[in-house]
Amino acid sequence: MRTAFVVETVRAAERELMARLPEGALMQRAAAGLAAACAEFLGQSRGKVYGSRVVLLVGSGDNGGDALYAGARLARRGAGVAAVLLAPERAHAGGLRALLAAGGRVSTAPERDIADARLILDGIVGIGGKGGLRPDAARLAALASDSRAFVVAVDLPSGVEADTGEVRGPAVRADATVTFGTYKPCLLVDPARELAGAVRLVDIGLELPAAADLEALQYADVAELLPVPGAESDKYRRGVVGIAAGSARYPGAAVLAVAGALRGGAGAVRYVGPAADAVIDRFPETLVHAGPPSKAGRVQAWVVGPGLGDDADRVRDVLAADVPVLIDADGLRLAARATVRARTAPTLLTPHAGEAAALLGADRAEVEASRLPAVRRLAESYGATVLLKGSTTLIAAPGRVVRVNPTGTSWLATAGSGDVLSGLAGSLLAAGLDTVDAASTAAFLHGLAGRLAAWGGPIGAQDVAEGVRGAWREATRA
Ligand SMILES: NC(=O)C1=CN([C@@H]2O[C@H](COP(=O)(O)OP(=O)(O)OC[C@H]3O[C@@H](n4cnc5c(N)ncnc54)[C@H](OP(=O)(O)O)[C@@H]3O)[C@@H](O)[C@H]2O)[C@@H](O)CC1
Ligand SMILES: [K+]
Repeated sequence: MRTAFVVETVRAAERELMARLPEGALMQRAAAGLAAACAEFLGQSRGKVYGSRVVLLVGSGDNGGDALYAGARLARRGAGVAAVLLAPERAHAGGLRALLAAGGRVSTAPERDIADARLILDGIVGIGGKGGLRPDAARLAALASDSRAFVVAVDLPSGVEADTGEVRGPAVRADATVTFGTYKPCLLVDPARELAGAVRLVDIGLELPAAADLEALQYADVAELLPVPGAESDKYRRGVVGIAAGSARYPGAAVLAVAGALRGGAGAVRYVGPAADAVIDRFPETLVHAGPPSKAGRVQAWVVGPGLGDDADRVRDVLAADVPVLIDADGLRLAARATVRARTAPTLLTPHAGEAAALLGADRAEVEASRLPAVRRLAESYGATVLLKGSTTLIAAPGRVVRVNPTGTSWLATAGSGDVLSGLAGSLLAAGLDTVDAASTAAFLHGLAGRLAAWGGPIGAQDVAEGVRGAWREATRA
C-alpha cells in the first residue's frame, strides 16, 4: 500500500526524529537524496552533471535550504549552479554558505539564468507554504514552468495545497518531484498531482503512525484482494450480482453494466429491467427477469442506476434488500438520503463530480477543485462508502482511510465507461469484498483496463470492459 500523510503528522514525526539526531542531519539526508535524484535526471537526458547549468529557486524556509544544499552537492560535481533568492537576507544561511563554498553563485539575472538552465530546482516553499504564492514567487513559478529546463519540485510543487491537492492560484509545473519521508496528499490527488510529474520518495527515517491519511492500492494489494474460485466453488458460492439498470431509452447502459459485472469475479449475473433482450443478445449467460428486483431470486449484491431513467420504484425495491447495494447514475438522483442512511447492509455510491455536486448542493467546479474534502463530506452525509470518479478517483467511507486510485487514463472519460465500472464493482461486492475494497479494486482494474485498451489512443466503453481480463491478469501476475 502506498500511503500519504498530512503536514501536521509529518511535522510531528520530524520533531520526534530531529530530537534524536544532530542538528541539520535531517536536512542533509533530504539534500543528499535530492541531489542524487537530480544527477540521475541530468544523466537520463543524455547529459552529465559536470558542466550542466542548474538554477535553484530559493524561498526563505527550509525548502530553500534543501535546494541550496543539493545545489552545493551538484556544484561539487562540476555543475554550474546559480541560486535565485526570493529574500536574500532570509535565505537558509548554512545552505547558502555551502553553495558558495562549492563554487555556486547567487543569480543577478534570474530570467536569463532560468532561460539557460537545463535543470531547475523549485525550493520556493514546501510543507510550510500558506495560501497562494506571493507575487514574486508566482512570477518565478511561471518562468520555471514555461522554461525548457527539467523542473524538479523539492518536497512538493510550490503553490499547491499539501493536504488536499487543491491548486487555488499560480503554482510550479514540475517534471518530477522529490519528496521526503512520506508522500503528501497533494502528490496523489488532482489537480496538484498533475503538477508534480513523476514522484520520487526519499527515505529520511521518519517514523509515521500506522493509520495513514490517504492510501493507494498497489499491484500486490490488488492481487491479494481479488477473489479466486477454489476447487469447491460453484456459481452461487462465487456470488451472484444483480444489475437493475437500463431502460427502453437507454438499453446500452444495462449491456455495459452487465459487461463489467461478468468480468468482476461473481459466479453469475442477474439482470432486471426492460433491456433484457439487448442484454441476452450480447451476453446469453445472463439470468434475466422482467418483474421487480425483489422477485428476481437471490443475489449477494445489487447494482442500481445506470440508464435507469426515472424508475424510482426499482431503486426503492433494491434499497430495501438486505445485501450490499451500489448506486450509480440515475439511481443517485432517485435514492433518498434518509433511506440510504437507514440501510443496515452497506451502500456504495459512485458519482462523478457533477453528480457529487448535485448531492452536496455545490458547484461541479468546486467538487473538481476540492475532491478530497468533497468525497469525505459526501460519505459522512450519506453514512455510506463513496467512490468519486474523475481525474483522480477517490474512495471514502466514514471511519476509514480515504483511498486514491493510482491507475487510469484520461481516455477513460468516454460514454458508458462508468456503467462498466459499476458492474465491475458490484460483481466484486457480490464476491464478498467490502465496499471500500470492492470500489478501490474495481477502480484499479478499470483504470488499468482503460490504459491497456487505449495504448495511447481513443477507446469506447466496450473496449474497457474487454480490457478488464488483461488488467486482472496483469495485477495478479505481479
Ligand atoms: N523539518 C524538517 O526536519 C525537514 C524539513 N525539510 C524541508 O523543509 C520544508 C519545510 O520547511 P519550512 O517549515 O521552513 O517551510 P517552507 O516550506 O520552506 O516554507 C516556509 C517559507 O515559505 C514562505 N512562504 C509561506 N507561504 C508562502 C507563499 N504562499 N508564498 C511565498 N512564500 C511563502 C514563508 O515566508 P514567511 O511567511 O516567513 O515570510 C517561509 O519563509 C519541507 O517542505 C522540506 O522541504 C527537509 O529538509 C527534511 C527535514
Ligand atoms: K517546492
